[in-house]
Amino acid sequence: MDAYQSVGIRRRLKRFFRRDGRALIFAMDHGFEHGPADFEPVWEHVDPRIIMRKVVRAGIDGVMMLPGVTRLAVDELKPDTGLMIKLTSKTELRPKDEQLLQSQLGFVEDAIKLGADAIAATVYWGSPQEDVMMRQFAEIASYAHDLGFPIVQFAYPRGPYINEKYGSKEDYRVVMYGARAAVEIGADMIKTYWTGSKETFAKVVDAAAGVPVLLSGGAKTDSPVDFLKLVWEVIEAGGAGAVVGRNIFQRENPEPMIRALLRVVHRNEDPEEAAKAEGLL
Ligand SMILES: O=C(COP(=O)(O)O)[C@@H](O)[C@H](O)[C@H](O)COP(=O)(O)O
Repeated sequence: MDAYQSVGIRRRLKRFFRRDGRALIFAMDHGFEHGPADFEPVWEHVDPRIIMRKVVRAGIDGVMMLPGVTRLAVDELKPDTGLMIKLTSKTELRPKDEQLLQSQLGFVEDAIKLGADAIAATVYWGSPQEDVMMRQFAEIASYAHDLGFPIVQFAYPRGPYINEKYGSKEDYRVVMYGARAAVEIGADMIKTYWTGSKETFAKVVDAAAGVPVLLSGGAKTDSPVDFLKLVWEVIEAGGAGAVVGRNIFQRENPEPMIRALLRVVHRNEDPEEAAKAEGLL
């Protein structure tokens, strides 16, 4: 028989993933991690209630926030919207060389009190502070797992030696290494960078050995179709979906974009067809 905790982890993961094993998750930790200026393109979205209402209305599978913003926006969620609460971050106000550390900003108990379905934490693999983040992740994961909560790792390779050895943190060998490290430390879901091609992203998915790998959206693309094409490639590569912030909240009208993304993620629709169907082309 399964331990109770395993049942809880499985059940809570289903709040994000549909039967096809894929998910589209809205990310909104930018006010802390990048600063509120990220909302300037559509300033009303700085209010988490306003953007969350739109995102949920468009049919998003799950959302990711930090604890304080969750408190403000949680009433906008539907009962079946997956809620991921992230417990680590850093500001861009820190001295540059200390930005290679994500600090713990909340506790598993707080996330549970807020109604989380999953707990998330970042590890910058390759950072001089990797050791601190590994321990932090292990402690959060161990406690979350004990209580039946899945743990999501934002597995981001980042550090001076990576640049020296591979030239870029998006080199697939580095991203693949980070994803594998996330699996080996016990992550139940992984969010990571695009590697530049379907073929290389497929290797990242392989290295994760069945643990779902989701794209970390990245900066807003010039046209919606460009981003839909990127997510389409992630799905073709065996990725389990995407966690998207700026390509949603920096658009004047995020709802058609979300519906088009859902078509690509869950129906494998051609990106241009999906864009046309939602009036984006
Ligand atoms: O992980 C984050 C930041 O990563 P970064 O340091 O910008 O590479 C988060 O703030 C976001 O949740 C993540 O980037 C997803 O949002 P978008 O990239 O799609 O805006």
